[in-house]
Amino acid sequence: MSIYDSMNERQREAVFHTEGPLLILAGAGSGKTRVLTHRIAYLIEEKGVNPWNILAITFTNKAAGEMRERVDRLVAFGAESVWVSTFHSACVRILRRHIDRLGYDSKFTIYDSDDQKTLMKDICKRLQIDTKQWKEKTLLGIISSAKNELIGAQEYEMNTMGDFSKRKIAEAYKEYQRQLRTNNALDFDDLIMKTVELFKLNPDVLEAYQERFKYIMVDEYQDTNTAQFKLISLLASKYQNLCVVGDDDQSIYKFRGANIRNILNFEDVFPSARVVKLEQNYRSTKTILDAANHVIRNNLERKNKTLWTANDGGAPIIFQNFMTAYEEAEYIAEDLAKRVAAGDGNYSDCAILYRTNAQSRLLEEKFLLANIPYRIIGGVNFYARKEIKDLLSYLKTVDNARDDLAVRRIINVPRRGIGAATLAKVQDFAVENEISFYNALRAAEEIPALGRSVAKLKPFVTLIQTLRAQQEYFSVAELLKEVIDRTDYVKELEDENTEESRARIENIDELISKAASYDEEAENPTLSGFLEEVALVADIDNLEENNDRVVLMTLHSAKGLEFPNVYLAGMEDGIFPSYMTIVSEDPTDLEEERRLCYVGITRAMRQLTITSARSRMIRGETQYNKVSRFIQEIPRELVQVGSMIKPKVQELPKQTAYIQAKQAFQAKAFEPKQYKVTKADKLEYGVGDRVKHIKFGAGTVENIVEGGKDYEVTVNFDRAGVKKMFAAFAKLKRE
Ligand SMILES: Nc1ncnc2c1ncn2[C@@H]1O[C@H](COP(=O)(O)OP(=O)(O)OP(=O)(O)O)[C@@H](O)[C@H]1O
Ligand SMILES: [Mg+2]
Repeated sequence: MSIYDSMNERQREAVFHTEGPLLILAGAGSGKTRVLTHRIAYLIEEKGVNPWNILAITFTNKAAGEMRERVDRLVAFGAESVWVSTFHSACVRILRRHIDRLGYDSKFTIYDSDDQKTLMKDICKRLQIDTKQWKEKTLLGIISSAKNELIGAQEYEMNTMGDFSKRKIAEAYKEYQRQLRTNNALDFDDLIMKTVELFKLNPDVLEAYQERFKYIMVDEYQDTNTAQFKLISLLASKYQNLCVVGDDDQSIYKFRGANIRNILNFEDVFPSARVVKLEQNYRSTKTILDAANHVIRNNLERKNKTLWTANDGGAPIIFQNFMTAYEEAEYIAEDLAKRVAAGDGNYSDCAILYRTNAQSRLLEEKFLLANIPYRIIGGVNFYARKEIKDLLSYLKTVDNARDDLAVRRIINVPRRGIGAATLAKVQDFAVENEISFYNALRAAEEIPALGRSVAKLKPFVTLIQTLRAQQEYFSVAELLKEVIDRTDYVKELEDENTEESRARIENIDELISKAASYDEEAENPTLSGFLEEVALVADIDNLEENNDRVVLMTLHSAKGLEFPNVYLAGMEDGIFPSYMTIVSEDPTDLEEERRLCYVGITRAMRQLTITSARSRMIRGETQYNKVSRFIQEIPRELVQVGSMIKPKVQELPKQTAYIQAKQAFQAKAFEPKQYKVTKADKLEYGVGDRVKHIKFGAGTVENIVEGGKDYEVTVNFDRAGVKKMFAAFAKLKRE
């Protein structure tokens, strides 16, 4: 039996249509992504296409990793030569090779949103832009939209037509680009725009890539923006072997410039395009699919399509409305624990989806209380933490000392007693001579205004130069350790010895591990390569497999994924759909929210639970919301409505030895760094001792039992009452 036998006729048609443009337009769960991977296999195995000539673009690194795995499984030889990547990482690879054609150095840095904000703050100050009127974030948003439409700073300026505020924005845009260039840095939108620019200005480079990527495939095509579309059209214009798959009903990134016209106009740009529609959903039960179909039907702006499934009717959708968001969170935690305890799937089979990141906090608290392992996708990103950014800035400085932002971030970390006035003088010198900040530091002796403060700058320059010299002989992890040693970074944190400083040290350990595994796994490990990988990690990529935890994430991050058991939380008018879209004068804003709801519902395979709360705190104020209008759009007969009043809190089922063992195991997976308190280790507290827990506060140890792998500790907390917990998981500190 061949791998293509498991496909339906339409799917096979798409897989076998290898030459010429192809648009696969189909609803959620109809096997679009699966078709893409099988198509890659077919090209290689049956058509004899060199894997080297295939490019597959997906939306997140996580999806790219998954696709790579699937292709590896399907293709016997050569799968690793297929380029499977996101738009951003494909562009980074191309730019690293050719960006010198645009006058940049190939060691450019990539700025994250934090870096962008710092830079913009600086620019606003310099250009005397009133940040009360124009927030940095707003300006950056406008610039980003322009870039997504391939409108450069010059062109933007030409279109201002004497409009005063637009002229000011144009000025900020121009200055922002100028600064990026001096810092030899690109922001995320630049990655795409510069690649398009590169191809447009250098036909020879474009042609080389057209020859290279004779077959191009794009997943989640409905969310590509104008710049991304231009990029793939350029690449595909020679051989026309472009296959895009998407669902107009799942277009949810309009705010990032996603352009639905890219789907609707595909046939205009590629007139010979074949269009294939898939109509069978393989993911969800009939009930879930029915609900999704009924909701999306209310959108006017869509291509009509029907999606059916041969799957069973399945369980009804559960809807629960609560008095407060606390009760909602409690219910979800209990329901989920109950199901897992009853053997109905693992924790990792469950996902909780919500509209905004802020909604995760309550859920998280309840999960901690109930000892449920979970993982939040999004929220405070590891790489946004101070200690991580500091150390990475050192590495960036060693790698590319043209990144002024990185240099300035660490010049006084640890404190070197260099004052703001000194730094301003160095900066002036750099601007005057059109050199980077770091080169100005190196030339400090030539800056007469500095006087004796030159002496304070010297050790920093010497340090960076030494590290640079070592770079050649050291692995990335070794270099990182060298930075930490020579700056006493960890030593200072050790001296501080607070809860927070210890957490920071753990994060640093984690970064070292990350560098070490990069050194091991990368084909050709380099410092630039490491920094690049780190810069490209999207939040969604933290979703690891083989880790039995519940996943919490926003609806946006859930795109393309599937889970047996899904909870849609916070389904209230004002939350979802969001208040902004309800009051918006543009009806298509509400349609985008509805598409997001469709994405949410269609993530569920077997069980969907929808919850809402009558009141919830938002930014310190209690809001009273009605049940989401989207819920009314689901036919009543598909839904089992729970009681409106909060049911009496049920005790979690008594934990069996099996569940305890499982939890101990999960605790280990959950906090790999802390799992040092194995039985061999001694606990630093005993019965009767006062201890502190990061969440529950102070309490008294009542009992300690030796379990199979770990101690089970019973603590009577002053505020939270009696809790049983595993020592390794609880991280109790003696008071
Ligand atoms: N012909 C088939 N036979 C059996 N299972 C299938 C078939 N086609 C797809 N599936 C399964 O259906 C599920 C959904 O497939 P896939 O993720 O490719 O859908 P999709 O159209 O990409 O969904 P989304 O729009 O959410 O991205 C997967 O679990 C996949 O393995
Ligand atoms: Mg998909």
